[in-house]
Amino acid sequence: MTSHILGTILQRKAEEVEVRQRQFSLATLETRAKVADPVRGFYQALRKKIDAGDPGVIAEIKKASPSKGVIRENFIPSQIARSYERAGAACLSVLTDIDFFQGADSHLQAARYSCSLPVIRKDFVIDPYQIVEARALGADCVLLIVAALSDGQLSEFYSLARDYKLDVLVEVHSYAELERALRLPGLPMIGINNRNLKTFQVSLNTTLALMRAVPKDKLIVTESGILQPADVMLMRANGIHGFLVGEAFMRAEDPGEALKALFYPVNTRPTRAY
Ligand SMILES: O=P(O)(O)OC[C@@H](O)[C@@H](O)c1c[nH]c2ccccc12
Repeated sequence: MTSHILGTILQRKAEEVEVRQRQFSLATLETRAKVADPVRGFYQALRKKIDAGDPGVIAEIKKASPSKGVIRENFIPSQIARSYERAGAACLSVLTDIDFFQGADSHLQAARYSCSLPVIRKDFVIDPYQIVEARALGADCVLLIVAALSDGQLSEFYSLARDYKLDVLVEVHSYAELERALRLPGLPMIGINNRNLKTFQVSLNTTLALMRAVPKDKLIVTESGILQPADVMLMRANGIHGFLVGEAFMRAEDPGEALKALFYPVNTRPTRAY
């Protein structure tokens, strides 16, 4: 029996995918994937920002989460996407899980076609069908959560995504998971989630501990719990320049302004009064 939240989500996801497969056959999605808008280069967009000395920000579009409930009421994915693009985000992350995050495939499409940024489909991939579906929707990258997959699934899904020209963000939360991820051939980037998807506990030390075991040539994305400029500075001081941020932006009236305030804070030291 799986009593933790990840287990609950994965059980429900299996039912959801089964229903979807009855609605649209894999063959239908394969056809749609073939005529989908070409990928925009998710990894390349991050790399470019970072090589220019800027933070590589994956800005997330997320209405709700199982741990926080509804995070944002005024939720218009196209507006949020444009706001992030103007603020200098490298990429977008869009939740498509319906039952636990109040996401939707239409959010991904609205966001992607309102701007020119590459987009990761943020969902719980447990079946190859979802990878073809992601590309058919127009996604540029998919998330693979190591904690949710066997070694066999991980390598099968990874190579299927590559066949579809999708980039892959492989997400880990422990040394054991990291070791499994690093066995994937030619993996260019790795996501370290500071939130434990089994307990919801968040600690930035997860990134700082696990990064030591990541080969230098891999782009590390620190995920979750980045809330204030000090968090960004701590990461950058440790050589981490890839960020996945949701809540800190989603709670702000203007998500793009929140991005600028988090990543490009003006010197807030009080000026001396004469
Ligand atoms: O809202 P935050 O704390 O900034 O976190 C964003 C992102 O890391 C988080 O939404 C996330 C990371 N991995 C996931 C896997 C599934 C769903 C959601 C996630």
